[in-house]
Amino acid sequence: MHFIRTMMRHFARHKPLLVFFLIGLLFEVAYAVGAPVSLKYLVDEAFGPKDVQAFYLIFSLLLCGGLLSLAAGLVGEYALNKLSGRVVQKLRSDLYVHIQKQSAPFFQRFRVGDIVARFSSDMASVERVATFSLPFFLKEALSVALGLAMLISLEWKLTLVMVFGSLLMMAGPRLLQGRAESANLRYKEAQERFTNLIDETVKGHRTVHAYHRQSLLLERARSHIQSLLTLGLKMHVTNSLLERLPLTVLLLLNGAMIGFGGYLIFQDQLSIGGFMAFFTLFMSVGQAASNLTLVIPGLIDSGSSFKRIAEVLDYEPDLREVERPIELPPIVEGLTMDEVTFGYTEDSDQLKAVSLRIPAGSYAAFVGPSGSGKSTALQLLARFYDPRQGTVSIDGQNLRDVSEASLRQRTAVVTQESFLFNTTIRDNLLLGRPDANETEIVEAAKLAHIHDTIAAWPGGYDTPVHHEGASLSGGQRQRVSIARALLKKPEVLLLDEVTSALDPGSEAGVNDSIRRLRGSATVVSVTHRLDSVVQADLIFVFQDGRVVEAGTHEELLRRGGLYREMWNKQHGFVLSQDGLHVSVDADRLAQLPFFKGVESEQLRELADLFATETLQEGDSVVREGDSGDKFYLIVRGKFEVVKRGSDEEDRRVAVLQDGDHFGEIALLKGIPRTATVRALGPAVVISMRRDAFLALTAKSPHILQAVEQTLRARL
Ligand SMILES: Nc1ncnc2c1ncn2[C@@H]1O[C@H](COP(=O)(O)OP(=O)(O)OP(=O)(O)O)[C@@H](O)[C@H]1O
Repeated sequence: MHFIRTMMRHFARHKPLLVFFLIGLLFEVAYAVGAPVSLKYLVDEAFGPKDVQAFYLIFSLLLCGGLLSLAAGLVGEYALNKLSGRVVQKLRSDLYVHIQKQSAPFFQRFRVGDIVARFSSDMASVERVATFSLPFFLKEALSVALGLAMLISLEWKLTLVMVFGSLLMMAGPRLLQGRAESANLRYKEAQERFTNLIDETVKGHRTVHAYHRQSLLLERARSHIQSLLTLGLKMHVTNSLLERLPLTVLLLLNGAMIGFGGYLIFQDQLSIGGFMAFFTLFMSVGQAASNLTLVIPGLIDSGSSFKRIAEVLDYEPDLREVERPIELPPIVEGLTMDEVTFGYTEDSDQLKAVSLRIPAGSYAAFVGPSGSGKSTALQLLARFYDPRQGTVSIDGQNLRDVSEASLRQRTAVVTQESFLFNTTIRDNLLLGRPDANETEIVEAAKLAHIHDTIAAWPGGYDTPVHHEGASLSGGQRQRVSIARALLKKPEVLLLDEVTSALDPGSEAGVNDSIRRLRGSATVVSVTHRLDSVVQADLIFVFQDGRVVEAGTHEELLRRGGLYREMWNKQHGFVLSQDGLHVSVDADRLAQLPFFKGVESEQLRELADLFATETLQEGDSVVREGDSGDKFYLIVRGKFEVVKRGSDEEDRRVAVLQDGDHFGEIALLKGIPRTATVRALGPAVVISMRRDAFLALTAKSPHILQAVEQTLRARL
């Protein structure tokens, strides 16, 4: 058992405690083995010849030895408790530190449930081994070894018979051991799968209710619970067989010993005292051997726990610091990506030979269609990943050579996740700068347009956050995350779609605050909303993992490429102040391929048919299988398009954003929708009903003809 050796290595790191424990153990075992042997002398030398002197001597030796063994046992026990406590403490902190060193790929491989199980049930099992099973195993193994030596000295022929029997006793557990190991492992994996389901059920309860998918989850939970029952039963049955088998063999052995021992006495080859000593000692050696097999299932169980902990500890961090990292000095030149190629997996590249330069103090934006690699590029600038080829550098220093502490000190990242800790709003804000004072906190919160909201809560900045921020709205979470980054006063601020959940008013305010950082900080902002990048110093346009255009807003518009196309798609809408009503220009409708050739007058009439719809995260605009009766144009927000697979799981097939449209076929036919379109955050769309469209086209049939022609060509 490899893990016992590993555990012993951990024990060996605390030598003085280990020595005390081993001495205590040795005394205890020596006395336990020696006491039965004294019977031989008591019966043959004292009771038989009625020699009182000999009796007193043996009795006093037994009494002193007993007291000594008691004291040694207490000292050993104390040393053991300290020793195992330290070993488990070290293992726990090693595991925690190791997990902290990991980056995104690790957290993609090990889910929350997997990691939590390693700290809870697996660690508890290792703790049991360190404090109980392993010392017990050592004690019983030593008792068997010393006892056997003593039995041989008493009567070697009888001992041979007993050893042969004992081997039989070990054969059963050995045969069952492999099965028990795999039964334990399979039960643990089933527990882990169930924990992951519970985690998903709790975190995704809103989405589950929104889609009324409780029955699907219940079905999955039932199947997990059923396999826990089946696998649990298999594990317990195998373990109890493993425990019972040796006791049965022990009974048979006793019979053999009395028979053969009696024969040796009648042949005058063994004294009565010798037989009594042998019998008693054999019982205690047998008990120790049986205890050994009893403790084995526990050791096997913790062996698999140990393996699972080792699996995490053996996972080499993907991002490692070089031996002598450079401390990043204040940034003066800027950020550079040079021929950067990167893929999340070996077989695909999400960034292909990307080169860009962002001067210090400038405000840069990454824009482009969904999935084009903007967020990936930002994550490489933040060194959440290292490139496969090429370099990412700050002021000419390759990020691979820079110390993580100095990089994090000079930069701040606001990701799409907006994770908040379950503590107060104030503590969440102070995360990046624990020494900030009240004025600075309020200033940052004002810049992020969240101060008034926080101040209106009864607890103000001391309001507790629950469920990792789920007690706040998406927009509030985003603004707290922005304030947290601004409070840090970073030299480089990396922002990933940080205003996606904000209402138009807050979005404009936050964008204004961010723009004002220009000069004092380098800002890189990933966004799909082009209105927010008009004033950027540099805009990089991503498409299919490459930077296809770069320049200022005016330069890119003049160029007439992808940026221009995206800009045109996002414009031509007028949103009312409250964000609840949208009107669309005839010119914007003219850009839709199926309205090509329709005259301006009629486009204006078509524009009047649109109604505004607002949606929240998780709302579905259309559902797969429902009959389609509306065409949609996205004014603000992101949507995922999902299709249900044969396994009843939803698969994302596309992401749509500002300016995209869908469902145009519904203008002509009421055929079922082929996919579900679901909002990924707050969104505004405008929709046109088929009956209204057909009523209008009844008056102007050529509109219908134009639309029919274009859509037929596409089908
Ligand atoms: N952790 C990941 N593991 C595997 N693939 C990923 C991961 N994150 C993103 N991708 C894939 O990488 C590609 C680029 O994604 P990225 O998020 O960088 O695009 P984006 O332009 O920021 O899109 P969006 O605006 O939708 O966020 C996409 O195909 C995406 O599916």
